[in-house]
Amino acid sequence: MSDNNRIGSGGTSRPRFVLPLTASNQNRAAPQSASPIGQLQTQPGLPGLPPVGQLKLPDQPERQFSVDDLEDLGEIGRGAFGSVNRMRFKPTGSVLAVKRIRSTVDQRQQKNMLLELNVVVNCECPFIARSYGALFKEGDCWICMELMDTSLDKFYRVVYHHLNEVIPEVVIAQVSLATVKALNYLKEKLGMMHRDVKPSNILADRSGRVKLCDFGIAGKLVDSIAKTRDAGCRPYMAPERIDYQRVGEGYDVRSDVWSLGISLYELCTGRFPYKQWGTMFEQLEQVVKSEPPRLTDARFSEEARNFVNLCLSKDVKKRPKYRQLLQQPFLEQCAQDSVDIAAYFCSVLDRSPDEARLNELLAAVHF
Ligand SMILES: Nc1ncnc2c1ncn2[C@@H]1O[C@H](COP(=O)(O)OP(=O)(O)OP(=O)(O)O)[C@@H](O)[C@H]1O
Repeated sequence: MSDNNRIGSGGTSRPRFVLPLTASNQNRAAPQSASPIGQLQTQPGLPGLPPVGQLKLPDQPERQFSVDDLEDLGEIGRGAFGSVNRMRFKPTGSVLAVKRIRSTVDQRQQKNMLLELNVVVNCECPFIARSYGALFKEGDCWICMELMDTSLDKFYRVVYHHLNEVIPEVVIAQVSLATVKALNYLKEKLGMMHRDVKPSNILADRSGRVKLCDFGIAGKLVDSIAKTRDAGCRPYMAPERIDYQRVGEGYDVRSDVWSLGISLYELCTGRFPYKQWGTMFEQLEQVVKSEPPRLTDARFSEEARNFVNLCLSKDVKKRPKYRQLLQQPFLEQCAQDSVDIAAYFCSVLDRSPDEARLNELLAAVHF
């Protein structure tokens, strides 16, 4: 199978795993990358806005910024469409996550995206990673956001494939509740769907916070790139979004609920529910034509299994929207539980292996 066809490879040989920050490495500046733009190709010919943007950090006045205000502290991760680096904002010393995406949008679209970003910058939901601002430079979009300690794709691989443990159900319940609340906020308050719910877009930190990221401007840019090239399979996509015979019918937030179900299945079992597919046709065969995945693992309660399996209802009419999900016993119960997930996250992050071993693990685990 060629790299271009491999799910989630993004057609690159990018390392799929980066060391989550631990007590021992979180204060240590990572080595500077050779070039501030990493391996991204810039597109100098693309007409763009002046390379400055507006940045609104917590408890700070909004100010103009350029890439010269950012000091690169090293790469955190790399996706199919760009990379995410830790960067210090020199004027205040604040350390941020900066996502850089190759952008093919023109000046008018860039302006619209930056305007839309203002809505997200002002969003106050505790379950959504804060966006601070963005700018376009030489065809790349730089999005500044809140820095978290890990994402759940990395986290579950460490738990299941390095520590040989299982993520406790109470932790999965808290992650589910935070993600459903974030998705509900996006829909109710901002009138948005996420469109790319997956473990790598659910972030966590040592203080036990769980936050959804990567929607709005990042999602729009990724969609615009995906339209211009074969972006490969999108493994978390709901059947109704993949089935070319139904594309005219449209889709709604329940497609995000399906992606949440796939993500939770992965967090419960440590593996992706479908066997590896190499082509869009194989994906269509499995996701659209076969029975949906079912969580049957007896290590999880009936409430947990029912919740995941409800999200994975193939018939979109039987799949609940957020209000109904929030009333499921699995989430209602966990809203009342007090669980120290901070201590659990710390204990896993402290036992994470080094980057080389993590990359090895990641390559070995089917997506
Ligand atoms: N705000 C953040 N704080 C800490 N780590 C982050 C943050 N945002 C992203 N990351 C890390 O950077 C990695 C790369 O993110 P990116 O969004 O580029 O790609 P992805 O979600 O892994 O994959 P894809 O490009 O296929 O969507 C993520 O897997 C995550 O581990």
